[in-house]
Amino acid sequence: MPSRKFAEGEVVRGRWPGSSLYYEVEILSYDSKSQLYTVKYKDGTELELKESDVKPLKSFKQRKGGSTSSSPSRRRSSRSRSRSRSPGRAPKGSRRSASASHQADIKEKGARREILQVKLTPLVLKPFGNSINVINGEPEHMEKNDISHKNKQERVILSPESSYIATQYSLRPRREEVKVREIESKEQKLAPKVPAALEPFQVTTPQRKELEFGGVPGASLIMIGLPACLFLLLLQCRQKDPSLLSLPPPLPALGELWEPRVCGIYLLWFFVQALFHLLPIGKVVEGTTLVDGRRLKYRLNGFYAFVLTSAIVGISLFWGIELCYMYTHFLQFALAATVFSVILSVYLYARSLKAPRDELSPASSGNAIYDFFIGRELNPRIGAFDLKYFCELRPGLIGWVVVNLVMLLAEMKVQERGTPSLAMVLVNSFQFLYVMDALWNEEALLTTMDIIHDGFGFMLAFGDLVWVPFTYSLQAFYLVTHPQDLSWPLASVIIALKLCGYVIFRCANSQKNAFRKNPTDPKLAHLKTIHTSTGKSLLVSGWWGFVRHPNYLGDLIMALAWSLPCGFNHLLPYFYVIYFTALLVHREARDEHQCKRKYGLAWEKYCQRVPYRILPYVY
Ligand SMILES: NC(=O)C1=CN([C@@H]2O[C@H](COP(=O)(O)OP(=O)(O)OC[C@H]3O[C@@H](n4cnc5c(N)ncnc54)[C@H](OP(=O)(O)O)[C@@H]3O)[C@@H](O)[C@H]2O)C=CC1
Ligand SMILES: CC(C)CCC[C@@H](C)[C@H]1CC=C2C3=C(CC[C@@]21C)[C@@]1(C)CC[C@H](O)C(C)(C)[C@@H]1CC3
Repeated sequence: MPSRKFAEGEVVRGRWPGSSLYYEVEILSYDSKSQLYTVKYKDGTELELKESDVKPLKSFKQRKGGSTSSSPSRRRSSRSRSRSRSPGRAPKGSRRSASASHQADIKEKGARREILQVKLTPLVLKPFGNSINVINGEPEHMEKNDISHKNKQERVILSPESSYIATQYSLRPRREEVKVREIESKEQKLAPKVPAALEPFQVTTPQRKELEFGGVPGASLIMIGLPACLFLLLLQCRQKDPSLLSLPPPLPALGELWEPRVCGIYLLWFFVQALFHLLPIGKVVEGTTLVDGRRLKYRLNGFYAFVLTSAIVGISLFWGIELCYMYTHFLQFALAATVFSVILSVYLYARSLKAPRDELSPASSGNAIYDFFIGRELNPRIGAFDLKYFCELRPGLIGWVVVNLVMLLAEMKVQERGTPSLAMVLVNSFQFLYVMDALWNEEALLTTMDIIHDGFGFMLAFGDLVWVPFTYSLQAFYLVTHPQDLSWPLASVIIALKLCGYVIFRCANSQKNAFRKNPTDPKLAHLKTIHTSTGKSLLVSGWWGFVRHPNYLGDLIMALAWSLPCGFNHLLPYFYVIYFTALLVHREARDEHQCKRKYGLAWEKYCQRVPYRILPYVY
């Protein structure tokens, strides 16, 4: 039998069950049979912990600026309520124990949440509900302590989503905002006071989580449908008559599609981009606050990676390397990238099974298929290398520009032209501008839904590594074999449309980012806002007073401008506009749903003031 590591009376750090937070505890006793330590937290809470959940004090570095309090309930005053994890002070004499972390490891069938069987007799956890309601200041139903629950085991589920949102948004109000808050508080209904003993718990009653993307059937369909759709589009695009009504040619045999050399080039591309990302150049910034209070660091060097990639492409051209090889083997490249994204998704899912609960995505569900699709782990990292962040901007987005360039060269070769067509130049320049904008404003990615909400699974792995470079470049691919004679007047109208879309997209995104960075920025002083009880405000004038998603409107206008140079003979080059409209309408609904939960009444007020979502008077 292994010997015990800690002695009675020793002061150590004990993990709070179901979380990755450690608090100062005193060892009370050790049960050699169950190999559990009974420990006492500073606020009097007694729990039973496994040895692996107990660490010597010296193994902890004090976090810079973090709480030094060793009791979760004491931290309450200095940190947001939602971050505390201890049950708080119990009435004197009421002994509490818990089958703590070994119970927390039990995985409920089909449920991703770790279930914590807590024998916390005086606590009534059920009515507490979702913490978001509490921070919203909305009226909420709350029962009082139910004495009849005494001595019964309460089965509680720590909802990662509730704690995630609460942590993200329970910011302390700025001084300037306090005034506004006082005025607004008259309008807001007061939330009933939560009994002190319940306050630190962020728990919800077991509830069925609504799944996005049509749940398991929807996710399964998307996972089969997207690769099928990709190959259909690419095959159709090479047809002389790419009409959607005509049948696509049969898919070449697998032996023809699977090209080891192409796979090698693809892997080389991916790892060279990874290497560029690892270079110690570029600013390091912190992402949004995570459930456990941490803020991950990200190196912003996408633009440098692009410059280095351009240098490599330039040298390759100079040496006469045949870049058109990619055009002639486009399907093979698409297959290599697809296989790679599937392998990556399997790896991501497998590693997520070992990830601590706090590191799971609030979008994940506990269902293996759904989680494989949406991603189980929020920020999978190998050391400091953030896989999701890297894939979102680098191999796919920079790859898209390279694919477009290859198509431009292929057009000149196939159509025996000395210069590329005007249509091809427009498509290339428009999309180049879009990618440059993304890399230049790289930091803005850190607040997107993909980074803070969705996990890293098949959806983003395939989306980033395959969907973006191989379908977003469809217009350029189409133009190689379907030449368009674009007149200058029409080209001018298209350029004006693109610029108009870009101005809306960039100004809307920049306005929101600037406001989120510094709500008291004097440059934004003219804008009207609605205060929300999370401490954050919502813009209700300027771009965000025009429609609720002006950035999506700008993006959609740009999408149309990317397709127009391809003429009006076929629908195929308009695939991007159609797909993107569907994606953004769905994305808008997802975001709306999350905002309603975050901001409650304030969001409803915003919707009243700004009734249209994307397109004024239409949608
Ligand atoms: N090309 C492509 O394939 C894709 C492009 N995109 C583009 O990416 C960009 C980012 O999109 P996305 O991450 O979906 O979302 P947004 O940039 O639109 O961000 C939505 C968030 O903004 C905040 N917000 C909403 N309304 C207001 C307001 N009135 N005042 C202040 N803050 C507000 C809320 O977050 P909070 O309050 O928490 O700050 C909300 O959750 C967009 O420009 C989009 O077009 C997106 C998907 C695919
Ligand atoms: C089709 C699937 C079901 C979903 C796949 C979606 C992905 C292709 C997109 C999800 C969000 C994206 C973003 C961009 C590219 C497409 C994906 C990955 C983005 C990097 C494009 C450039 C923009 O400026 C941006 C704001 C940085 C975008 C962020 C979101």
